[in-house]
Amino acid sequence: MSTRSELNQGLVVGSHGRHCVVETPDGERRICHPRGKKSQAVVGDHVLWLPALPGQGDEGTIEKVQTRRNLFYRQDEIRTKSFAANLDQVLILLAAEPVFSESQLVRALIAAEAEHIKPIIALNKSDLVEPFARAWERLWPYRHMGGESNTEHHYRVLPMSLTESGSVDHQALMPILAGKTTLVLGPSGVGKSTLVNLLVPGAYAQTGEISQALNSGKHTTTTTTLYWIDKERTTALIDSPGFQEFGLRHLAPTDLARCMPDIAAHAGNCRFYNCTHLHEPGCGVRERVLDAGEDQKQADAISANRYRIYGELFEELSAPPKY
Ligand SMILES: Nc1nc2c(ncn2[C@@H]2O[C@H](COP(=O)(O)OP(=O)(O)OP(=O)(O)O)[C@@H](O)[C@H]2O)c(=O)[nH]1
Ligand SMILES: [Zn+2]
Repeated sequence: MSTRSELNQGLVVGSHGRHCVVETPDGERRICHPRGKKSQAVVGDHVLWLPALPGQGDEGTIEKVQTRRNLFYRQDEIRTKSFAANLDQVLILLAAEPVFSESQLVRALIAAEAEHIKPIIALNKSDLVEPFARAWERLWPYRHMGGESNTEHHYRVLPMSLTESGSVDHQALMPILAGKTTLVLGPSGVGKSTLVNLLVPGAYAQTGEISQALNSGKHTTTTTTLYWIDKERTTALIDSPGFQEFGLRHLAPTDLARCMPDIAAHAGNCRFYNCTHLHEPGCGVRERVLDAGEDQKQADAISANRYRIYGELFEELSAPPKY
């Protein structure tokens, strides 16, 4: 038994509003509260925590959040929402239906790039043949970005049909996920729960008890949870709600180009070192932007849609805050 004065190591595996679920190195999970603003932890954080004083229940306190390798978050006009910390990769799950927003996809990719977290894209519901074909086409620039050969591609884009060919998808995903911590992101209805259940059978039942304890009597808070895929606890999947309203307020407009690999590839060819790629003469980026009417299937060029979204984001991040 540890005494009150002993700081324990732990990994945050659940976040329910301000409460956290902390897992000890031997796999035991317990609810902890942050001691103050500074010890506000997110899923994936390594923390030092203290157990409750004898007779004061079994909820602990988080005393210190260890230095993070990265923090994946979004920020809008009003608030910052941290998804998770210390990630190896983000799996962005999209589907043939509902039709995805390319702007939301770009935002999620930029947020990941900004924190040096590797993004992977998966397009689900390949059994819905026609809408899938359309969505797969829309992803052409993402499937080919960085070069013509498979080994040069900047992003990995995986087709799946989680309800129809789950075991095939499972096999395709495991080597990509093994030994890593992956955050799964996706808009509602794409099959995120189906994916989590496929990789972590009984995932939702497993956490039911602790979530119920946290949410009983209170309004239900949105939760983020880390699941171990393997018994050895080396491969983790983090399920987090919220893909909408993906604000990038924490970035400067001039950060955008380096977080968009197809634009970054040409930014070195601009006449001005501080070129915004919006209107300057001698801009190496604008030279490579495809017209909307042109064939968009050119791996070393910049698609009309991506450049339009770049411009919209640049404007959004340049506007003074409204609040
Ligand atoms: N046709 C088809 N439907 C699928 C596939 N994968 C999931 N679905 C269906 O899509 C719907 C949404 O799946 P969920 O796994 O609940 O999706 P989710 O992303 O967790 O959705 P939310 O709970 O709204 O966040 C369900 O009706 C699934 O059966 C697929 O590969 N093909
Ligand atoms: Zn330029």
